[in-house]
Amino acid sequence: MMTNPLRQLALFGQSFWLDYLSRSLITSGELARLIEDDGLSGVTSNPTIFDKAIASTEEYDEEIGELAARGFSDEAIFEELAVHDVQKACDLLWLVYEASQGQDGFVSLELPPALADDTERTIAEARRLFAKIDRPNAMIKVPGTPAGIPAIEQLIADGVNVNVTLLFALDTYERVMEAYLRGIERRLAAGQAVDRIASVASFFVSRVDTAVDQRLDALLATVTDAEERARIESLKGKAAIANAKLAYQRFKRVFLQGERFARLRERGAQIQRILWASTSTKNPAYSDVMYVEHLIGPYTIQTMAPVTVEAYRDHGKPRANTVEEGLDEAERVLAALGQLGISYQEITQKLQREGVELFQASYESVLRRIAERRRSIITTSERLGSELARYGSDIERTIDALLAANTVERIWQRDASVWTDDTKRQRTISQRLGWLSIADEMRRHLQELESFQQEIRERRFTHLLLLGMGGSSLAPEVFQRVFGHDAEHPELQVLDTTNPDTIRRHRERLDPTRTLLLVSSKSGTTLETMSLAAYWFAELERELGDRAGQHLVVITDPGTPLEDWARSRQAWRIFLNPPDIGGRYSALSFFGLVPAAAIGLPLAALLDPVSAMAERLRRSTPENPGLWLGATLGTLAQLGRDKVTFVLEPAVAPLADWLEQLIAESTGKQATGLIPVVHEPHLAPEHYSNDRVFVTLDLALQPHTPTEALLKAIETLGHPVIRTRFWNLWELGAEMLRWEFAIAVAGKVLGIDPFDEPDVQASKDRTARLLAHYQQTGELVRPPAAFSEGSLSVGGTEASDLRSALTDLIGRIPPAGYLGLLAFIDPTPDTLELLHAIRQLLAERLRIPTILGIGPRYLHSTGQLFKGGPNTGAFIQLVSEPANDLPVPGQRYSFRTMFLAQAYGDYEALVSRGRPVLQISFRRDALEALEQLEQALVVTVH
Ligand SMILES: O=P(O)(O)OC[C@H]1O[C@](O)(CO)[C@@H](O)[C@@H]1O
Ligand SMILES: O=C[C@H](O)[C@H](O)COP(=O)(O)O
Repeated sequence: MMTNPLRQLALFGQSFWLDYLSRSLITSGELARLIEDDGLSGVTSNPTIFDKAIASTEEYDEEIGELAARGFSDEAIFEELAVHDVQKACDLLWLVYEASQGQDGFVSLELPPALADDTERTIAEARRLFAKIDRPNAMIKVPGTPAGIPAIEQLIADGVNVNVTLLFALDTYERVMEAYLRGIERRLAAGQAVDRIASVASFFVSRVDTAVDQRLDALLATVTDAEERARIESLKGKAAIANAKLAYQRFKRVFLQGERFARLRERGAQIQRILWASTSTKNPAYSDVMYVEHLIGPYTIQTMAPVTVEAYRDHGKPRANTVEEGLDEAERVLAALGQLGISYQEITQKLQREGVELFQASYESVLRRIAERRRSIITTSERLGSELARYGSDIERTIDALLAANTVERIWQRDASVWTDDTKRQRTISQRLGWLSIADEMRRHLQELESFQQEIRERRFTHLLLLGMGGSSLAPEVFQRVFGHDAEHPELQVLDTTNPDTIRRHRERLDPTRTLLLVSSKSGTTLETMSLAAYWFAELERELGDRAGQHLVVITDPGTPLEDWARSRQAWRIFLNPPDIGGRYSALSFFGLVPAAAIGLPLAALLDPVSAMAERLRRSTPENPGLWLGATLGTLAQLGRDKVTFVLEPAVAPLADWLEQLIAESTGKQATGLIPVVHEPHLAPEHYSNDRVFVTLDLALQPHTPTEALLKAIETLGHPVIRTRFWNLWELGAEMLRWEFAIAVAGKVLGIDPFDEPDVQASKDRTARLLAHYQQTGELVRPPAAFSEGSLSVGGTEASDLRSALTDLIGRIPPAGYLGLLAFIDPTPDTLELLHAIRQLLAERLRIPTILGIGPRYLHSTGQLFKGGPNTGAFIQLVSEPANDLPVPGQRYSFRTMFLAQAYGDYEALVSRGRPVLQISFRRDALEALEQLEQALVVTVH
């Protein structure tokens, strides 16, 4: 015999639904269990239910974080979460739906309550949500308000399953049934099927008692006559059930006895069942199962809150057809209330209005909850899992001091006194803070950039050749590498060298008729960029003649020589960047976004998380993710952990090149600074020195096990590890802004100006002198060589053989020092592989941090740090003489001469700063020379 009272309800024609839904109900298996064991055959939800669900579990956090990162609004996040749960519940109830041939097994989702007075939007939103849920056993809850009722008719006619909610009054219910019938009739008239259109009418029960009892209590307070009091008392807790029973009679008249529906039924129409909602007992003085008990009958549904489910399973006593018992009594109760002056119409109308308001309040509460979660998830994910070893309290002290000095507000107010007291320098710095609000500024250009993107697509370029150094090319290169090549758009190639071998290789690979040339330079004077621009434009002209300008795009500041150059060449597009942004802070300005548009990136997807980040960076609290990061890096550097070592998984590794410039060029000055260590081969965990802090970016949705394993070991050994969790790659732009802010803060902590690059000029000046001398005399002055050995010619040493020269140099590396391998070379896969092998050897054997710079590219990245930063570096400069040469149009020197002059200029600059530098020039083939060097190191470095 069946003993579960919940299951027995089905025997009496009643379906048992659950008035609750949450992610954990699904993931814990509880919903499946209710279906299996208790015969549950449907689910209803409402905004209050979701509010509770989201408040009570962390299970939504991952999805909230991911959606927020993708730029979803709070409303949109709510919709995604709710739709997801409804879909899963629909899937769990699918067998019930199928077994009942589409009569049962439904899951309801309520429309936003704010639509309750708007018929058109109710129709549009219900259609959209129904399509989005995309399950035949979903129902959309539409309130039975004056504006809702016409929408119901339309939605039924459209084939949307509707659960009519917030029904209290009998006459409203009549109109709802009429709307349903008309909807079905319209479908039939249009020759459409009706057998799978389902609808329920949700009659709210307990709330009627709550409202009526309140009135009765108010009356009791005024009545003294005992008999009259007894009469009033006897009506308490009666109105709701009476009302529901009378509703059932109306239901029967229309659906079970009415001729109109009988005709529709013959053509396949389903009965619009009546659903008892609000069936949990609100007054503890009443039985906790009373609303279920009295309302059992065929074609009804009981949707029960979890407490009522428990209670009814425990002590429910189902009997057949209780809904038809005591009908006279029901009439009498309602009449008696009228006689007492309690207006049925007024109460039911008020209940409906309050119902909408209550759900609206819950809806707003859900949104607030999501907003809070979003903020806290993102804030914590920006440092989730960070392990600061024993440095936590030092970092906190720094943060407190920064906050006490109103650092965050002052940065946003562009108050340059954050960094210096010198008023002249303050004026310069205040012209370097435009990056703070660049996302807003760029949004104003979104249309322009998107139509540029469209035109590029239409012109079917295969390549985008970007000429630009440092901050003018690193971010675009990161975008291309991280997001990959999209076949509909050109592939970006960056040319940031003066090496004629490299330039020639590009020239041979590219077809100028299918290539767009992009020249990027803030100053519009950078030697490499302007020389390359002259060369490439001449190549375009050779192939395209007058049309060459149509293949030229330029990004520069207003009024630069490059702007004039572009105009005189009738460039297709000239983007003039806001001038108050320095190169390494320009990733999210035209310098990053124009190439990003050209390679087909959806700019809004990149910018949306940036705006959300900007909002968090405005907070003057320890949770400010940029403040925290900058204070952490600055404090650790002061405590001897100044080697910022990036251990990044492959998907985000290209970002390191951009970070390297930002960090090195911004902070490496006045004999202090952060030393970025990027793309270093992984070492055995115990080989990392104690001057390191590690930084990683976890891609939350696809963890990279080898990187994770190394970091765990590093952490165990007590090194600080800064972790940031990325929900998806579209957070890249936001992360760039966070690092810019962090580095501005770190600059403050270290007491330097993070916006200038005073020592870059030192090598530029020396190179210019070497080139001027060359132009006058035809001779390029080389630093003297001490000796030659095999393929190598070595300078900068007193030694007379390679092993002693290397041993001397290594002996000059100061404690907590690092080694820079500065290679003026053509970076082919083969040369790079050997350079990495050499780097690995040095790092493993010397157990010190290593940096690899390719010249002249590094001059615009780490070059500042090598000359201006802490005097802890030792350098091996490798100079591979190019095999080829190319003329620089308009100059008396060639690219080869310029390339060598840059190498020599930087060598001289490093030496003049007292840095230990060994210069090794390759006399023959670069690979042969690198192999010789590697072998010498193998026997020298132990
Ligand atoms: O955009 P520009 O003016 O060509 O400068 C390129 C790069 O050169 C530097 O000014 C100095 O190396 C960098 O800061 C900058 O990113
Ligand atoms: O789906 C049904 C209703 O939203 C629900 O039953 C309301 O119940 P309450 O009156 O207990 O809030």
